[in-house]
Amino acid sequence: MNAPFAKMNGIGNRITVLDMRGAETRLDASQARAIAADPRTEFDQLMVIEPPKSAGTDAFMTIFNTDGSLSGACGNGTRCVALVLNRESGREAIKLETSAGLLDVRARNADAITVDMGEPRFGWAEIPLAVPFEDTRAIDLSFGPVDAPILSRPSAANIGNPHVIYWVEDVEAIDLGRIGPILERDPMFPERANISIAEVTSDHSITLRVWERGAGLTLACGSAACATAVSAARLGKTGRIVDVRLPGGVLNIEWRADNHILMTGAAEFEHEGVIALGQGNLGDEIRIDVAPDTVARRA
Ligand SMILES: N[C@@H](CCC[C@H](N)C(=O)O)C(=O)O
Repeated sequence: MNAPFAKMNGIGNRITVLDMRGAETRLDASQARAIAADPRTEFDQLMVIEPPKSAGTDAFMTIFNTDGSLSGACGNGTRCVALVLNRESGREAIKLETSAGLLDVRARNADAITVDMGEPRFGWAEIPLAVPFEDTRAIDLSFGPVDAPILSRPSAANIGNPHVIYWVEDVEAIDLGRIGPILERDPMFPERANISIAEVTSDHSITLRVWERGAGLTLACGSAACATAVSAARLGKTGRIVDVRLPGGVLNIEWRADNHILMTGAAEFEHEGVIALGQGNLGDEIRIDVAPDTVARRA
């Protein structure tokens, strides 16, 4: 079967959107890894659009990481999917669903797409953590020498996926590429975790770098920006509206009084094409064709 794809990015987070609403089979992890391995469709997250499951929604999204693992949330990818569906229907309001829940999106234009990321969860078992912590604003998990840790006492939150945020003086001083993969797989995180380092620069701005579970260092992570913003507000480090500066760009995060998190940022098309998926489950049965007239759409 042939499935249309759009290679996109959400402030630099590499997103491939694959439209499988017309498919009779579902994508599996080995096929996702094969799509990730091709430079024309490489991604940090693959957002598979599937037919709606719940009444009133436009589509269901299955989210794959580069390594073929699944996630319940991807803020940047959700903006990309919303932009695809907005172009298709002309509607600003799009309602999406993932394994973690419902997401209301308002796609005003490609530079200002707002996703209601839902309500954060802070209970240790909801994140999940391996051992009980009454207060997940600062958990007991250090990295480095016991008497002089490089990182310590992170916050933890779940935004449909698990996040841990270490508060630092200077995000550039930490070798996240070395430390991230170790912390991602720390026994404290039974489902692994997305690892962030955050530098609070004012009561309304944070600089953030993220090691993503299943994908590695990325230029941006929307759910990490949300987890960081709510954790900073819980600790009194910032107010409830912040700009989160990531290597790929800025996301505005608002933690509303009703406990919902709004994330606003851009999404961009790069090129589009078709992926031919074989009948079997082997990744090598995939064929990719890029439509030349869609290349460099950003220009
Ligand atoms: N880049 C995403 C988050 C991706 C999911 C993550 N790697 C996980 O496994 O939870 C975002 O923009 O939120």
